Amino acid sequence: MEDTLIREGDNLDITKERRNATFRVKKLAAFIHGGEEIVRRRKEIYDAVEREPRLKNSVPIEFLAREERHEEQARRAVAMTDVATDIIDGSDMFGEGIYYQSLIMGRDLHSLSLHYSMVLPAIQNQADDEQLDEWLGPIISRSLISTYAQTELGHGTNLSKLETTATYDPKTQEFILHSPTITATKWWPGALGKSSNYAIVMAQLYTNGKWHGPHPFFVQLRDAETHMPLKGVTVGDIGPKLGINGSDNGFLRFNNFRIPRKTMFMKNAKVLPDGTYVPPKHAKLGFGAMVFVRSIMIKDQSMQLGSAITIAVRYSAIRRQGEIVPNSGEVQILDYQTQQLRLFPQISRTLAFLFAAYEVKDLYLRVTTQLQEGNTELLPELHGLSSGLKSVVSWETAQGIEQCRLACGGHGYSQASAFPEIYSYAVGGCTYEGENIVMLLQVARQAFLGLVKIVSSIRAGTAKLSLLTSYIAEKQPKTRSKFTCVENVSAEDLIADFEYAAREQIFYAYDLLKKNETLYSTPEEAWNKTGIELCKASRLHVKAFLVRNYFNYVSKCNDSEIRPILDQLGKLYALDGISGGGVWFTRRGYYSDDQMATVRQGIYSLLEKIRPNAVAIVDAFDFSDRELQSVLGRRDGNVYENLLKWAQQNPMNRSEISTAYIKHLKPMMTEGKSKL
Ligand SMILES: CCCCCCCC/C=C\CCC/C=C/C(=O)SCCNC(=O)CCNC(=O)[C@H](O)C(C)(C)COP(=O)(O)OP(=O)(O)OC[C@H]1O[C@@H](n2cnc3c(N)ncnc32)[C@H](O)[C@@H]1OP(=O)(O)O
Ligand SMILES: Cc1cc2nc3c(=O)[nH]c(=O)nc-3n(C[C@H](O)[C@H](O)[C@H](O)COP(=O)(O)OP(=O)(O)OC[C@H]3O[C@@H](n4cnc5c(N)ncnc54)[C@H](O)[C@@H]3O)c2cc1C
Repeated sequence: MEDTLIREGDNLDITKERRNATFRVKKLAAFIHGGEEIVRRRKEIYDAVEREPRLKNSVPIEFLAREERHEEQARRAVAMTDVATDIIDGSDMFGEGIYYQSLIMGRDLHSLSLHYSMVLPAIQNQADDEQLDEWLGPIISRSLISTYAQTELGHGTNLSKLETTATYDPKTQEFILHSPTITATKWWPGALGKSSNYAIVMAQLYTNGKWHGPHPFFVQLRDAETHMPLKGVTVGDIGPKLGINGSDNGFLRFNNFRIPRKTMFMKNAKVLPDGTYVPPKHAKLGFGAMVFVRSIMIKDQSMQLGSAITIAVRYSAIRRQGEIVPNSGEVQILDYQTQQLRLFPQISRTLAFLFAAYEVKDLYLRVTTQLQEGNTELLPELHGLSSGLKSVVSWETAQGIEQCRLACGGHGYSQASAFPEIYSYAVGGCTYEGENIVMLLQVARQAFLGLVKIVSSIRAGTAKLSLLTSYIAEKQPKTRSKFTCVENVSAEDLIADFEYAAREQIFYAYDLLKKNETLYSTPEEAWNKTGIELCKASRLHVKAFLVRNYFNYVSKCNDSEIRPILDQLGKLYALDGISGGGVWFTRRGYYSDDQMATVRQGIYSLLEKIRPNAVAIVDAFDFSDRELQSVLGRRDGNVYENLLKWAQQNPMNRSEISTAYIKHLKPMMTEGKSKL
């Protein structure tokens, strides 16, 4: 990161904002990203990407039609991976990998997305030694392209009802892959339509007449030379989507397609040559690739919200509209209190999500090490943390991006703002890797909380709780919240408030479930009738985690220049949650009406405090113009002249007269004239 982001020729308003900041951006950037060394590496990676001619992004992606976009993204993906080893440390998918990719690919998926984000980790963690030897080389050398084909037309969430079958034939030592119905067609896998010639296929395993549930297989789909689909395989692209249109998400059908026995991943479950099935140590080890993406996507989502808020804050600093005091000149829209309330909580959220991403990364790495030693103890905790964070973070990220867009008025609606690309990319995260509601129900069902199981054991005094769940066993305070005013409130008090709300809802949902179990004939029906309250419990639990984790992370900062900023943002995050959470905090009079009014006053005072530093804070996220790809969010703040330039490079403006005019409008007008 440069010493200063101020340069000659910059917009005067944005320069003034930077000059008036009370802290050095470099310091905050170092804290946010985990140290000066990481910020220095980011700069090194950025410079290397900028220097590399093959990584030049000359075509503005938003002007391209679908097929052109797919082709351009394939070009970039190949160039990106051609030079990757010279630029990044490939072992760090959570950090350098995400950053490097975002510099080149923007907000899109591409022909190699699934190859790296799901197939590579699945092979590393689920293939036996022999398979690893055979598959890892071609994956890394890119002599094959692969994807992860699990979801079907008829089933995405409910994996136990996938219809694709893999039936073992001991005579030939092969599996027969088959799609027995239309709804068995694989549907959605990224890069399946046209790019991949291999896929991890999830299919129901049958051996010696017995069913063993869904298992992963590594299957060749297309000829290595001609790239034509193999006999028995039907494959294609599913068509344009809300976003990620660089990716050829595809469909796939099998017609009694035979594959060798050793194409089934055999590190965990095994099928022996005679068809004997050897079960895995943990039934869900085969779902590891999903857990990996759920874990890495938290950082990706926080960076999407971070981009959106950087764009919105910078634009709000240069946009002047209306007067606060009559006849004293138009103000920067960032001066409106309402604008600040729309925007500043998104800054806090970005940080809360990013710090949570660091935590889930640590847990993922610990679990991976344990699994290598055959220990599955922490797997449920990781499943719960990654599922819960995935749901809350992707939902609030999507809502936050949309707020940022709306806060930029008309220009926010233009593709020049980048909001449509950011939103349509990020919101996919609410659905892929497990629909959000379903994932919240997983948190409630088992997950790292095992909420429902825990409640009964807590009441029995036998609960074995992890660090993440221990607060649930604490007694609810009889008094009200300790909150008196924003100046005096401590991190511990705010954490206690969120834990109160979560605990209250967890016990409430539990009691309701128990009551429903007496009203309905099966536990499953009772569970369904409690679904809304269970999801609320999971959400509050995750929010309590986010608040606790934010303050824990920030407690490592002793720098008097930036600590006050981090504290203000943390308090804003918590108070905005309390104010918006209303009923969860006022139950049993925990927060009184007066306290709630003081919370709102506290928010207003925080907005005022954050206002002078807002531009510098988003500068500390360290996004380059290359990453933001937004005319509104330019570092230099020179928005208007560049909006005009952007519109002028629009291919529709290449000629003065459009074909639409020639083919349709002109004949209509000519006919109109003849009727006069
Ligand atoms: C390089 C940088 C890139 C950065 C960008 C990153 C993002 C971009 C990357 C990729 C793009 C996106 C690609 C998208 C891919 C996909 O979407 S792949 C398809 C994903 N599909 C799903 O997620 C399906 C969701 N469904 C499920 O996970 C499961 O079916 C289920 C909902 C969990 C239910 O499963 P099931 O019915 O089998 O299980 P239950 O009976 O409910 O539970 C049984 C017990 O098992 C526990 N469980 C479930 N899952 C797991 C798990 N994964 N790990 C550990 N334990 C698990 C569950 O809690 C139950 O436990 P209990 O019995 O003790 O209660
Ligand atoms: C951008 C994108 C990329 C994708 N990439 C891939 C990929 O690479 N590979 C792949 O295999 N798949 C991929 N998918 C598919 C994705 O994983 C599924 O769409 C997702 O898991 C949701 O499943 P579904 O579509 O069957 O939704 P459904 O399960 O049909 O959900 C529809 C609604 O039903 C509700 N619902 C479903 N079950 C329950 C329940 N038990 N309790 C309460 N409510 C329930 C959901 O909450 C939701 O509101 C991708 C999807 C998208 C959008």
